[in-house]
Parts: sequence; C-alpha cells; structure tokens
Amino acid sequence: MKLRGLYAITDSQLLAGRFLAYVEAALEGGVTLLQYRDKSQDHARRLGEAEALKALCERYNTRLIINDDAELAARLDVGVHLGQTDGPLTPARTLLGRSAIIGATCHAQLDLAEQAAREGADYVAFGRFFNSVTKPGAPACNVQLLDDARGRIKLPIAVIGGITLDNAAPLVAHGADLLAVIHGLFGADSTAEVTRRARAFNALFASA
Ligand SMILES: Cc1ncc(COP(=O)(O)OP(=O)(O)O)c(N)n1
Ligand SMILES: Cc1nc(C(=O)O)sc1CCOP(=O)(O)O
Ligand SMILES: [Mg+2]
Repeated sequence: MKLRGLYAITDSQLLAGRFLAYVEAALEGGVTLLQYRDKSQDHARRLGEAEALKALCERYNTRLIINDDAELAARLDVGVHLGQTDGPLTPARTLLGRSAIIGATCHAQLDLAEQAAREGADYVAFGRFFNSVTKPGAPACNVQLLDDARGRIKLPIAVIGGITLDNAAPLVAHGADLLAVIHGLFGADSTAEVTRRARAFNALFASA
C-alpha cells in the first residue's frame, strides 16, 4: 500500500460529542491513515474508541494507527506511532509483526529519521511546520528539512503541526507524502465541512 495522502489524527477534546460522526466524515472524504490519539489514562474508553475506529476503518479500507501504545495496537492488530519517548521501535516491530505500519516522530532531525529507518519504521514524521493549537510546544521545523531529506530518506515522509488547507501545498511540493492533521481537518462546524476538507487535502496530491 502506498502511504500518500491525508493522515487524519483524532483529538479527544476537539471531537468530544461528535467523535465517530466527524471521523466518518473524514473517511468519506478519503483518509490514507487514521491515528487514534488520546493522551488520557482511561484504558476502558481508549479500548472502546479504538475498537470503534477499527470497525469504521475496515468499512472505508483505511489503516488505523494507535498513538503511543504498542500494546493496544497489538490487541487490535493495527499499527502504532511512536515518539522519541514512547519506547523503542524494534520491540514494537516484534510485537506487531511485519505487516503492521509503524511510524516514528523525528522532529526536525534527519539523523533520527535515518535511525528510525534502520530500526524498521514504515514512515517518519517531521514537525511542527506551523503554529499548532493542539501542540504549541512541539519543536519547530521548516521546508528546508524536506529538501534535505530528499535523497537521504527513502521512507514515506509525514509532516505535522498546524497544517491547514491554506498552508499545506508547499509541504507536498517539497516532498511530503502524508499530511498529518488534527485541527485543520476536525476543527470544523459540520460533518460536511470535514468531508470537504478531507477531499481538498487529498486533491493537493493529485495536482503535485
Ligand atoms: C504522524 C505523527 N507525527 C508526530 C506525532 C507526535 O508524536 P509524539 O512526539 O510522540 O507526541 P504525541 O502525539 O504522543 O503527543 C504524532 N502523534 N503523529
Ligand atoms: C501531535 C503533534 N505532534 C507534533 C510534532 O511536531 O511532533 S505537532 C502535533 C499536533 C498536530 O495537531 P494540529 O494539526 O492541530 O496542529
Ligand atoms: Mg507520543
């Protein structure tokens, strides 16, 4: 499967009261990867929501990724996204198997991406590219890094942080494969608007 297009990420606060409706609206518009990102310790709710997302993803032929939690990913037989403090990639690969998608946060550091590649990641993520409402304190990154990554990084590249329809096109032009978006997708007033945004993010790849 080619990892290219919209990478939708959930946010439990932003999606409170409209969680599945907004996720399904995004899936209607086209989502290459869907990440379940919930930073709480409510394990029962996390399991229930992740199971519901897995069922939705199966209907829309989208791959589900769990943020931070390789054990939950293993329980559901889906992929995982690991940051630099979320545990090593190698045991996660052993736990999840060869066919699972495993992604790694690399901030603005190509050496971290090369290390993730050596350790068997399926994609690397760079960010944050713009001011992020969701994670304002994330280290900053710019498109020069994407130019530098060309030739050095063979894996699909996800970009993240403050991405909207107004600022995403240059990232795709500079080689981003996956646009990882929370607020710029789900910070919308209606399900119809979420679907429209998802379609528009995907259209950026069609014209690149
Ligand atoms: C696609 C993608 N890229 C980066 C992150 C950030 O991961 P991390 O640094 O572990 O921070 P948290 O998301 O866990 O707060 C991500 N989740 N997804
Ligand atoms: C979860 C996350 N990680 C980042 C990083 O730079 O590693 S930025 C970020 C938040 C992404 O949400 P939004 O699209 O609302 O800015
Ligand atoms: Mg993390």
